[in-house]
Amino acid sequence: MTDIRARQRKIRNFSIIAHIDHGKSTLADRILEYTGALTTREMQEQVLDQMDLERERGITIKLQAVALTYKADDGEEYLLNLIDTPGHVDFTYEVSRSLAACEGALLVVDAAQGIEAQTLANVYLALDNDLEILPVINKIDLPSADPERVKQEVEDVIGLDTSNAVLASAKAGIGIKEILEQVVLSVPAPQGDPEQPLKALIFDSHYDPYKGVIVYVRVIDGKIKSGSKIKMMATGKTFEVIEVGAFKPRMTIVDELNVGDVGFIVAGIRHVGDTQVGDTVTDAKNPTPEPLPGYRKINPMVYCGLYPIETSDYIDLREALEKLQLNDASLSFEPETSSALGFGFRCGFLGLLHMDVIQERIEREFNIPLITTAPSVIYHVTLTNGEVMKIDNPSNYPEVGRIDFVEEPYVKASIIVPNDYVGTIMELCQNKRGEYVNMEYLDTTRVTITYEIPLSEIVYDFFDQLKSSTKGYASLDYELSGYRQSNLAKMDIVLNGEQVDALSFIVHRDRAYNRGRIICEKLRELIPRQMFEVPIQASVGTKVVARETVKAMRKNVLAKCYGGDISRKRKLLEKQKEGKKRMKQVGNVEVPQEAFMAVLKNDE
Ligand SMILES: Nc1nc2c(ncn2[C@@H]2O[C@H](COP(=O)(O)OP(=O)(O)OP(=O)(O)O)[C@@H](O)[C@H]2O)c(=O)[nH]1
Repeated sequence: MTDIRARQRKIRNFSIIAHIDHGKSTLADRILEYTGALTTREMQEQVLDQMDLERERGITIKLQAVALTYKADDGEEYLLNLIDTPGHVDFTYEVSRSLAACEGALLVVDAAQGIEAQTLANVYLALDNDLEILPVINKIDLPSADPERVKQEVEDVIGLDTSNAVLASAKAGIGIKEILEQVVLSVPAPQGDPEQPLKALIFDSHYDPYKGVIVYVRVIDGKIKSGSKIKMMATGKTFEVIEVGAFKPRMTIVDELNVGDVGFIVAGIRHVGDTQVGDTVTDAKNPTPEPLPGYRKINPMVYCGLYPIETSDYIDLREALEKLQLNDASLSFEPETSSALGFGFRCGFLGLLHMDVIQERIEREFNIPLITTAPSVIYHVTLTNGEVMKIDNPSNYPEVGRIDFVEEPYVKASIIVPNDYVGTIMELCQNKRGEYVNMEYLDTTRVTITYEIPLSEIVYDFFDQLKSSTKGYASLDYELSGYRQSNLAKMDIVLNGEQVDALSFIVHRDRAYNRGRIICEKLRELIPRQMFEVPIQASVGTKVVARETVKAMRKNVLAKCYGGDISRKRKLLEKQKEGKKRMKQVGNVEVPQEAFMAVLKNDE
């Protein structure tokens, strides 16, 4: 026991939190390199971001853990468990998951940009979890860096003492040793009791086709080893442990996991539903009396329909979604049918980026070409008979005569921006039906502006507009603030006399006319000419608010080849086929994927 206690005193569990692009992944790489977890040659760029897609987009989505050994200046060897966190606003939930497994967090702030919206959001999460926060001012190598100003900002705005803040450059490898020394000195060792019954927090899991569900845990009390009988407290399921291991950074089998350890368990778990992230693992024979508090259940914010372009891909699409869900509990899906698109799935996501990532993974990893419909939020529709319907698909919107009132979700959006852009931001928020809450000065040059805005407006193109109207200087964070009554209506689109359910969307009545006009114009541009004229109409109820026409095609593409050159003909046909991949036959009109997203582009 004394060995275990001595070992426990030398464990440090920490995360890195930062606003997107402030250098979190680069710093993690440097730390891995410095502690020799990977040699430079072995080291792929940014190992913690394992998925290709993450690497391409340069963002972190899935959290990962890594166990490092570090010999500190005091001559002792420490075990540092670094748990990675995602940086994008869509994934705040996953940040809080990883933080619950830690005692400390490095707060990385860009020395040129200073505090941004997610810096604050992440600090609040870390404080909620009682973590020791160590500020790191990164990118001091940049000519525009002003570390002293940023330190002052961290003191003034967050109230953290920055006298020990490390000035670092993850890129140039400056300050890495100082950071590790700070972790050893300031992050508390895990507190648990090795003699108590096993109590471990599940902070993530993934599915392995051979081993079943692999559960990532942080041991709070007791220990776990192969042969142990364990029980998942929320589901009541019991299993026999086959293997336990650590992330070094490759998954490596170890004899046992003790208090404070971060590692994984293999226990022949076949069903992902048997292990919930946030659940407590305990000893089946000698269970702990109280489970850990766990996590707040996350609900998707944005829904869209995913339809295979080839009807025969439907079963494969379901399997792909099931597999993705194993690693991503925040993804939800259920079958739906559309008269325009056939059989598909209604899927729920944390936000637009999450939606994009899932869609791309299905197309890339599972090779299933998709049509996605425009994202929608959940509307609460109270009927005249008092019944409340939750509508995540505009095509299920009840008839106007049955509706008493409709409510839509609002978010509290905090935008950090240089003073010069205050007017621009206010105009943008007002355009998006936002209601001003307040404005606070961060320092003499920047402000935080808070607005209540309908989530549906944020989901559309708010973020892009925010970035483009402020030359990229604005940063945004938001959280759901509740439902409010709104004057909303369903807009239907009729193509060639046929209503296309997958193109319907919910709109504020004051904007119906404008939106209808814009979407009809967009559709006219996007829908290719057919052999016949295609009228496009937008209507609210029985009232047509806008109309356009796609003119009939004049000549066959092949006519250009004069019947002669076969290879050229084939090339042309192939080109057409390429284009067709993303087309869906709706009635007798070919509609491209972009048309289903046209509603997102509303440059009013
Ligand atoms: N000049 C300079 N650039 C840096 C430094 N650290 C990181 N960068 C660059 O900043 C960009 C963002 O760095 P990342 O490490 O990917 O940022 P991140 O915070 O992990 O971003 P997410 O993973 O999306 O949350 C990259 O282009 C890095 O090369 C630094 O110390 N100096």
